[in-house]
Amino acid sequence: MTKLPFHGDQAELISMRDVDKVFGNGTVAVRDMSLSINQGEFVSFLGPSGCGKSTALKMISGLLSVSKGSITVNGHPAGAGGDGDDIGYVFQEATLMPWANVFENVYLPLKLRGLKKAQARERVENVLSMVGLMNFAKSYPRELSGGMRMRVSIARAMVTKPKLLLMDEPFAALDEMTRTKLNDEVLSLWKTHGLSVIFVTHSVFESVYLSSRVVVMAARPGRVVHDIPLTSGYPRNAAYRMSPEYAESCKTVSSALEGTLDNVDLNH
Ligand SMILES: Nc1ncnc2c1ncn2[C@@H]1O[C@H](COP(=O)(O)OP(=O)(O)OP(=O)(O)O)[C@@H](O)[C@H]1O
Repeated sequence: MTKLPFHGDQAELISMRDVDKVFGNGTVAVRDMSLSINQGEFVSFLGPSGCGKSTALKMISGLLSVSKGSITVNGHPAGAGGDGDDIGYVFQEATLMPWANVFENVYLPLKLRGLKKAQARERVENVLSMVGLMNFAKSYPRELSGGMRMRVSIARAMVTKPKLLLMDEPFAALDEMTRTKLNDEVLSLWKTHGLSVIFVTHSVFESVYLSSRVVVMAARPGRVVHDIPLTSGYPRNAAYRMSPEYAESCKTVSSALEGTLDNVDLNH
């Protein structure tokens, strides 16, 4: 298997220092989170429900403020970097506008930045072909499968040419085969566009397949309990899924995750 660099020698992209997030109702969603992520890394946030994965992602994007500590992205305080084009966000639901066709949905971020349709056309068409949907530009979300809708959502996140892609359980609602295929497509985007990715997931298998590093979190309060580098090279493919090193990494990450399940409140 070819070893691609893990970009570990590259510059720091995200720095979280002693971050807490306490919501108005007193819930400590994240406590004392410190993390440094370099450009080009593919990092998964893995952990049980309620451990603060989404909250951490939202704070990194600037959608939520921190209660304590600091986060910088590319040297700027989170949410204050440039005009926001540097970050693409993909949610668990595709969150498409049902009344607009695929082209219009993907065009939206550029429209919000004041680009006329004619100016944006080439960029929209490029990202649509990148996710294999060039022939569906005029289709409406209701006419697409779940996997295709998620591809539209990824295209919409990529249309601003972000450097950092934040993905919050994007494939949790999809069937296994579609998920596997989209995993490969995300890896291909990551590699081709030199992205950095933070990928939130509940799945050990998905995190080990995709990531160069798995950050394991525990709940109540949400916190980082393990930071596991995965040294298997890329490309990752069906052969990797069958390999002893994949099985070994799944075992390591699984036992790290199991440790977080002690004292879990099952009513959560
Ligand atoms: N707006 C909010 N107000 C109050 N509490 C919140 C809010 N958002 C999240 N929480 C709480 O903060 C904690 C962390 O939530 P978060 O959604 O970040 O967890 P998660 O690990 O992403 O969970 P899941 O895997 O279920 O999506 C949970 O206890 C949740 O109920």
